[in-house]
Amino acid sequence: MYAHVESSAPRCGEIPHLWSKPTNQRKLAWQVKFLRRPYSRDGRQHPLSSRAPDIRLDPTGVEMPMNATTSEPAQPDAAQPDAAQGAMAHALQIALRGPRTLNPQTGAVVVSADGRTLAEGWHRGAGTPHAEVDALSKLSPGEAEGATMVVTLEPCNHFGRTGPCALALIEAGISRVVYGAADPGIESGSGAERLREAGVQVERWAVDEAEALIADWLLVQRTGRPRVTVKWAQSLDGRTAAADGTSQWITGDAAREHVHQQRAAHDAIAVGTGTVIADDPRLTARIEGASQPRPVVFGTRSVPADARIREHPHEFQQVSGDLTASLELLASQGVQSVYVEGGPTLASAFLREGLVDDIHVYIAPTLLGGDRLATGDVGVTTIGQQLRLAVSKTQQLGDDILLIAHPAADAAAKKEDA
Ligand SMILES: NC(=O)C1=CN([C@@H]2O[C@H](COP(=O)(O)OP(=O)(O)OC[C@H]3O[C@@H](n4cnc5c(N)ncnc54)[C@H](OP(=O)(O)O)[C@@H]3O)[C@@H](O)[C@H]2O)C=CC1
Ligand SMILES: Nc1c(N[C@@H]2O[C@H](COP(=O)(O)O)[C@@H](O)[C@H]2O)[nH]c(=O)[nH]c1=O
Repeated sequence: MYAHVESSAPRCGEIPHLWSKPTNQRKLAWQVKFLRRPYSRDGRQHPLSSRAPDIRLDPTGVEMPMNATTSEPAQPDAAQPDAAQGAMAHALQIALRGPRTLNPQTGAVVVSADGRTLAEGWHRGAGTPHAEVDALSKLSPGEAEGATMVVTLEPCNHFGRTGPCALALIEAGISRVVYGAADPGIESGSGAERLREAGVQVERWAVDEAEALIADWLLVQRTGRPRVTVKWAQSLDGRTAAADGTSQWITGDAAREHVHQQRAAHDAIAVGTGTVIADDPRLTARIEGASQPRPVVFGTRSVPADARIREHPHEFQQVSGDLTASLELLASQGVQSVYVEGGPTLASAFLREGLVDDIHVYIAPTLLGGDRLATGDVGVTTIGQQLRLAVSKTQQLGDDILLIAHPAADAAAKKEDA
């Protein structure tokens, strides 16, 4: 589970009336296979590949079924196993068949009143039918009447490139909708409300995996830029290169293998021109069958004609100028996450400008001395300005240690106040 996905809703274990029932526990013990990006950003197998989704009923009451007469959250009936639970696990799985671009990956499954799977659908990218409509399109007229639509994301309620899914569901005669993540969009959101107004029973299930699936997309909606992970490999004395500028290699095989997993888990990989010139990196994820991040070079200097980055499976993109504007440009092109593997100049610029979500530092038990420090000007001139970090993970990788940290919440708040 991503460390950044937070919810005020209780975990499933905190709903004893639901979890005390063995049938429900069994039903919720799914294994969801990860289809496209098998690695999560903390370097383990992606959460969807290795564990059952946690399903919690939202206790806010906001998503209560329209016809509910009590303020208790809806509960599956133990005597009548709810096929929607298995359908949610499947919807999460098929959502991953869609691309990670401008739109969120979404999966949908239509379940009949007697628990049969009638159809499934997923979103194939901007301009194509949404998952619910894709699923409905596989049914004959009238077949969806009285059925349940299980979908990983709240059905949309706006006319974008396609019509509102909420309307399509109402017109198809769907009588119950179960969804995972809420749609935060001002225009696209409120589909649940519209469905409820039309008499459809609507349930929001707080499913961690549904939120995790689109966590980067949600961050893009909130900030206008992709998630940024800054990574570097350093000696124990905090250097990222020897005095002459050579740096390959500081860390060992296990750590570098981990880095390749990280590359595969991000949409783009970025370095500055300084690194291109000094290291001539390939910037590929060297794992068989891995998704390859798009290479991006920050800076104005030319990339040498024989640079290895030119052999990358994706053509590299060069950007320069304002970092925020460059990130927004990448977001507008569908990049939801960027792995910054540049040198100290670029890493420091991202840190200084408060554009970093995750910091991955690989620390090797070696000493390099000299002045090639991991960071330069991060905007700190006095101790009161230090960039405090919260550590979310440490991991031994061979002889090296990976430390994952994030700007501490209070540090971010201080920056906003300033
Ligand atoms: N151990 C490790 O993890 C790593 C070590 N290294 C080592 O680091 C050294 C290279 O460091 P460095 O030159 O800092 O490399 P960088 O990758 O940080 O490149 C620096 C360049 O980035 C460009 N740039 C773009 N936007 C900005 C911005 N907003 N602020 C500042 N610079 C920007 C500038 O290019 P321009 O001047 O063209 O405009 C700048 O000169 C080498 O010795 C290499 O081996 C490099 C990567 C990782
Ligand atoms: N020196 C160093 C790293 N350096 C990073 O790896 C890049 C080389 O990538 P590639 O050519 O694709 O293998 C290099 O330009 C720099 O960004 N990484 C690490 O994990 N450990 C190390 O010790």
